[in-house]
Amino acid sequence: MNWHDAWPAPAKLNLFLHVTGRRADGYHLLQTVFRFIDRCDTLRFAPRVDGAIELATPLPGVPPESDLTVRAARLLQAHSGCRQGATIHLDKRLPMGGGLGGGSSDAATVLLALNHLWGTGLTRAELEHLGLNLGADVPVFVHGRNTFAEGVGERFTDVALPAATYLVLEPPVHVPTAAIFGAPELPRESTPIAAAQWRPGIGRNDLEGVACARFPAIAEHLAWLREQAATAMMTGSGACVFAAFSDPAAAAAALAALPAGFSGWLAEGLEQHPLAEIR
Ligand SMILES: C[C@](O)(CO)[C@H](O)COP(=O)(O)OP(=O)(O)OC[C@H]1O[C@@H](n2ccc(N)nc2=O)[C@H](O)[C@@H]1O
Ligand SMILES: Nc1ncnc2c1ncn2[C@@H]1O[C@H](COP(=O)(O)OP(=O)(O)OP(=O)(O)O)[C@@H](O)[C@H]1O
Repeated sequence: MNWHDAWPAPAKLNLFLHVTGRRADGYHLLQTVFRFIDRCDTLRFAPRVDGAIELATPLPGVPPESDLTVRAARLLQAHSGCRQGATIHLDKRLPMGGGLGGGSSDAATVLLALNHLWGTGLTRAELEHLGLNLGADVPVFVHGRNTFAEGVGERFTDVALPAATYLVLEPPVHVPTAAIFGAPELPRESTPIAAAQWRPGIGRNDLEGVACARFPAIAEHLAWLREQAATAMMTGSGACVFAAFSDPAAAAAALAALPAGFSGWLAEGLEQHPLAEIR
């Protein structure tokens, strides 16, 4: 792909999320299944010979220096010794603090795109490892396959998932992930399951209770969605909630019935990340 091309950064859903323990450094041990969906941020890159990394489209409330796209580009530069730079254009569509992994996906797409465009030649495994420095959710987006993840979300057993249409609701709140994991009342002792045992529909989101108690809008959206589909669940640390439909028409009918003041959209489950084959 060229400098001018649009590079997608898809959202993920956590089809279940169990907290199975806590490490000495405070990070939580999880089991989860990540599924990529066809709703995406989009990035473009322009090369620079001066070595600078510039974000042409800063996000409201996020200083460019702490933006995950800029941090990802700098990390790749530092790790590879690359002297080239880039101006990054980010077309942001995914909500921040939504549990859809938007920032992490942007960072992963920067790693994959610049590794390709700069010709820095890191392997996907090396980029996954590098990505973990930016956030627990970055490695899976580099990995690129729907997968059962363990550890803090960096040990993968890939899974094949059936086609599904998802109705995703965006409660109008930004959830700080650290506050949910830091809640004293968070259940942290789910019994681990074997990756081979997992099927769609198995499991729950252990972060849901804390998120719903602290952000009543999440509880309201989830309650409405559960009336449409009993298996509705929150993704990640929230705020978004989703339900899977095997019949796209049923998903569309549920979206059409959305109460005033709620916002939501449909997305198709992907078989893999759109950049899964890029080198
Ligand atoms: C909830 C998930 O979205 C599930 O996919 C991820 O585990 C969160 O990944 P993320 O947003 O990339 O999170 P990070 O930026 O790495 O971590 C934010 C904060 O959440 C807490 N955190 C995160 C992941 C984890 N396994 N245990 C934690 O306790 C830590 O306090 C950390 O400082
Ligand atoms: N490029 C970026 N896009 C979005 N958020 C960013 C970016 N860079 C830094 N951030 C910061 O990261 C925070 C989390 O954003 P993100 O969109 O990844 O949340 P999330 O969907 O809840 O993620 P997760 O599912 O990993 O918990 C934002 O509130 C913002 O302050």
